[in-house]
Amino acid sequence: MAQSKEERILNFVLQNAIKGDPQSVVDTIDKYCSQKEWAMNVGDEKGLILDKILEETKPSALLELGTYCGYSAVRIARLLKPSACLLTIEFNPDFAAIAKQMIEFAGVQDKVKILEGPSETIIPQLKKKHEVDTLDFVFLDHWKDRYLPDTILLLEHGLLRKGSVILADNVVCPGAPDFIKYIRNNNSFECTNYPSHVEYMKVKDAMEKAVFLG
Ligand SMILES: O=C(NCCCCCn1ccc2cnccc21)c1cc(-c2ccc(F)cc2)cc(O)c1O
Ligand SMILES: [Mg+2]
Repeated sequence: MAQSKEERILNFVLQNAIKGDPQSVVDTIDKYCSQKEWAMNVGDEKGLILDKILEETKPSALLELGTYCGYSAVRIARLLKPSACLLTIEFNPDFAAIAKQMIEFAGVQDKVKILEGPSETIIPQLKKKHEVDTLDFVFLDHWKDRYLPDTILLLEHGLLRKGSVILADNVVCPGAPDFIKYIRNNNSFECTNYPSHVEYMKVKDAMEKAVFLG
């Protein structure tokens, strides 16, 4: 069977990165995807914005929507304190299998749990099935038309608390206009826009941070 792009990315990491070194895994994926095959990782430029917001927030309970190959899960986990936990939801079983291997190679498997399935099914299960109380940090990087409905699901299920941070990738390209309109007009959120570019491209993009005010 011909290899998928995601398998080629994983194999490049297994052959070129340092096992147990999450920074080298992040750098190796960026090298492959900027020089050989583009892929929808948050990337190095937006990754630095993600890093800064994580360092300011110091979260313990995190949720990521859109695992893909595990780039942002490794990038996030490398900055977390030992007791912190990142739950990451992936819809595509093939991508989830790649991400599992990526996360284990990076040595961050003790801080990351991959949940396979659609966010609209898994979010309502987080409290009872996955022992979540409230979330300190949510990274939105899945279907762009699910950013708004899933934010509303998080609110409805009491998963956000005063100070919870939502960070959304791609609010310019591909864009999430309904999410942006809602979140910027909702007085329960304090929003900040971070202009950037689409990963590994010169095309304009941005991330949006929304702090829940309770
Ligand atoms: O589409 C993107 N991501 C989403 C991929 C599918 C997620 C599916 N999924 C995962 C978990 C999950 C849970 N529930 C339901 C569905 C779920 C994306 C695209 C671009 C992009 C593409 C072309 C271009 F020309 C410029 C930019 C750049 C990005 O950074 C992106 O993130
Ligand atoms: Mg993205």
